[in-house]
Amino acid sequence: MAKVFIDGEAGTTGLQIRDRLAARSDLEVVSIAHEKRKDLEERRRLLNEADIAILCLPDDAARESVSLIENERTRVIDASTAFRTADGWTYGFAEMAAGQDRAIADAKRVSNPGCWPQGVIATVRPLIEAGLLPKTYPVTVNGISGYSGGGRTMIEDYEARADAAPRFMPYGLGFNHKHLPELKRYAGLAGDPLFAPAVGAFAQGMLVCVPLQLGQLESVPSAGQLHEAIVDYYAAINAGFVSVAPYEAIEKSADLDPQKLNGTNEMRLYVFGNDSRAQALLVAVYDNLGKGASGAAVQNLNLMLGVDPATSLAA
Ligand SMILES: NC(=O)C1=CN([C@@H]2O[C@H](COP(=O)(O)OP(=O)(O)OC[C@H]3O[C@@H](n4cnc5c(N)ncnc54)[C@H](OP(=O)(O)O)[C@@H]3O)[C@@H](O)[C@H]2O)C=CC1
Ligand SMILES: CC(=O)N[C@@H](CCC(=O)OP(=O)(O)O)C(=O)O
Repeated sequence: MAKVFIDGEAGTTGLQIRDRLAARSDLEVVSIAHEKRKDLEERRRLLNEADIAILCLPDDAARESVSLIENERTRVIDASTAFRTADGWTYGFAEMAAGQDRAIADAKRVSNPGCWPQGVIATVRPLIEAGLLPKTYPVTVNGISGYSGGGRTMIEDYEARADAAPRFMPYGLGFNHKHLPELKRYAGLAGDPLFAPAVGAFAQGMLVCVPLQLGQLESVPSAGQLHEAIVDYYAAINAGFVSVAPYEAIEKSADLDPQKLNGTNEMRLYVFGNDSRAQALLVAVYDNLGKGASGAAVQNLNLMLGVDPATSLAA
């Protein structure tokens, strides 16, 4: 039976992975004693005992864990930013492209995607591949994430301030967010997007928006064409947990609740548009702790173990 060790199991992402694996009888979750969670030798021992280690740690600690693995057998899923564009690592967004699920299944080192990049990659990459958006298009990204996206420290901060916490708080205003390299690479963009995230006074869930000024393009697609290209993209590959809502011309936004898919591993994509203005908006809704982190990690674990993600992934 496969042994799985979650390094950082007491943190936000680690705890959620533990919960998702609690009912599984096809694998053994090996736990570290709480007081030893930062003990190097104990982590070394458990990392080398594991068939698959899931790292739910800050970047530096994740790098340290990888350096502690001294055998050829232990495979790794890393939830941090440390290896997302590193050589020898497979990007753990199974629905990103045809064959990505198989690449993850065969990989020794899998880097779980960042929560924000996934929504951008899921909407923009199909349009670039269809030739409807050039690689050079100056993509801007905005949206809102629940405060659990900031891990234990941000959760404690928001919960201590309760009603006094700001409802909507833009951040990353130096425009140098740690997600930019993976976002650019896997969305297929030539330049860095302008990424303006915000955090809200709710714990969990997110909504990622990419507004498009289609009138700037040499050949102006309709919003319906954008929608069709995204639908076709996911119809042609294993769409897994990504689905596309029917096209909504102008103004219908009732489903756009960042918390709507909480507790699931689903990602729902939307296209809105006004062709007379040559404007469109791409939106992705998902759980930052689900598809954005722990759900994706369990999906990748299942792929690596050869378990059908659709039948074994607890919500
Ligand atoms: N929260 C989210 O929505 C997402 C997070 N991620 C990424 O996942 C990783 C974990 O994030 P998250 O769960 O939110 O963070 P948390 O801060 O909630 O948890 C991190 C855990 O790691 C432990 N830890 C810190 N340093 C060490 C160390 N040197 N050795 C062993 N354990 C250590 C912490 O212990 P202690 O608290 O005692 O210091 C804590 O239990 C991060 O890299 C984050 O960027 C990825 C996608 C989404
Ligand atoms: C609200 C908030 O602070 N969110 C975090 C993203 C959390 C996340 O999932 O990013 P990683 O996958 O790279 O850890 C941030 O913007 O840095």
